[in-house]
Amino acid sequence: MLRWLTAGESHGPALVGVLEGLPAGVQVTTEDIRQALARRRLGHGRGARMKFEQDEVRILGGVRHGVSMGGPVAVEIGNSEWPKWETVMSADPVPPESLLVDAGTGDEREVARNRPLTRPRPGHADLVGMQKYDLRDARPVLERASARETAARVALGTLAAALLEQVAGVRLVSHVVAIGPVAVPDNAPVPGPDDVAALDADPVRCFDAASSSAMVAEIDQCQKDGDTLGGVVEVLAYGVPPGLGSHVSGDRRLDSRLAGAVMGIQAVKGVEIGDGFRTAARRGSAAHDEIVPGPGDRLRRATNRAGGTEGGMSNGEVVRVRAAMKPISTVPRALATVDITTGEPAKAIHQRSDVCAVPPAAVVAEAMVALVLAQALLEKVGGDSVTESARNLRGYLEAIPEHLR
Ligand SMILES: Cc1cc2nc3c(=O)[nH]c(=O)nc-3n(C[C@H](O)[C@H](O)[C@H](O)COP(=O)(O)O)c2cc1C
Ligand SMILES: C=C(O[C@@H]1CC(C(=O)O)=C[C@@H](OP(=O)(O)O)[C@H]1O)C(=O)O
Repeated sequence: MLRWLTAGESHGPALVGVLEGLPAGVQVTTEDIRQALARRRLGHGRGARMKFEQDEVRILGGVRHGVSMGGPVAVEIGNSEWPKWETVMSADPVPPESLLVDAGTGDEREVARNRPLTRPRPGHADLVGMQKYDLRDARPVLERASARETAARVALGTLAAALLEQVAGVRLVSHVVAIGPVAVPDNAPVPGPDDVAALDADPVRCFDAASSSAMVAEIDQCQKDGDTLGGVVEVLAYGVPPGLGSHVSGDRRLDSRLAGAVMGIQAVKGVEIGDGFRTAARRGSAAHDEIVPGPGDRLRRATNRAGGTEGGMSNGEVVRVRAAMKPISTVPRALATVDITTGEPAKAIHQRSDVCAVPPAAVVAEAMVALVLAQALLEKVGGDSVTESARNLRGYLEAIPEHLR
């Protein structure tokens, strides 16, 4: 069973991700993870923090000489900004005077860091987190709610993607299909697995040049207006073998597992598999994917509206998952809130924030899809090494009678 967990706070010394159940023999290096993390930092509309902060990656266990050994893989992503936060986020007790709002440093930023956060942001975890965890300061809530944590998910997703490619030849790509009101036209070309470099080079990770320019303009205008934006991302997984997931129970369905994992990304409020909500408006004759003889006696689908799953199982077509991200909740022209120390109306916390984080959310969604697909693949084929898993997969596929393939 492939399992994963992350730990760490946004302004802590480091994030840590652990992936357990990865077979031996997966080729992966620190540089592969570094590159994936660099892709997560891209995107027009990101805030100042992306420019000055570095991800410092270290594989702490589970990999030797660029090859997984079969044990849990632990990855640390150090935060280069930690020295500034060492007191505020110290794990061990600190002298109370060092946390005074004016600790005598004369540094404005130090004052801001030490001040308790008592004006919760609508749309962030601040208020309900304070209620639930019995806190008078939102700091402990926002530190963990922050999507900084997604760096650890992307690191683990890199390992999952390596497994998928090396065992099954599966390749993933993620792109942005809408930012605010600007959406890629329905008939726009869809990126393939060899288009990743082109997507990385686009300022908003969009495959349609005209839409990309319009999205950049929308973000610029929004920034001028002191506002924020959300959007829609899409992940495509090419080469997924049929039969991952199962129809037999809801929690084993591949579609429900993909939806849960992608919905688990901060600010994602909708997930669609295939044509999802659009399918609901169609008649059956225009909604399903007719089965036709394909090349080399293979059964194929005339279309892929289902997005590569039927009955909660992958059906051999491209797996297609979309996620709707709400606008960033730290709105520069701050929203109304209540200062919980005084009970008086106030403006919500705003020091800095992303205007739009849809492009990095696409990379995070890709990581979550990779983790779920890798987990479902290992459930289907098992194996303690890449060679064993690949052999088992071949055996399974070859055992499907020719007239059913
Ligand atoms: C890649 C990424 C970057 C984000 N950046 C910010 C940000 O700069 N400011 C902010 O308020 N929210 C940001 N968010 C969203 C918050 O993390 C999220 O809204 C918050 O954790 C509350 O969770 P919820 O939106 O799911 O309710 C970002 C989300 C993602 C995925
Ligand atoms: C640091 C990252 O994203 C952060 C996610 C985030 C949030 O509230 O989710 C808020 C911002 O941090 P801050 O409030 O310190 O400016 C983002 O920069 C990252 O993605 O690496």
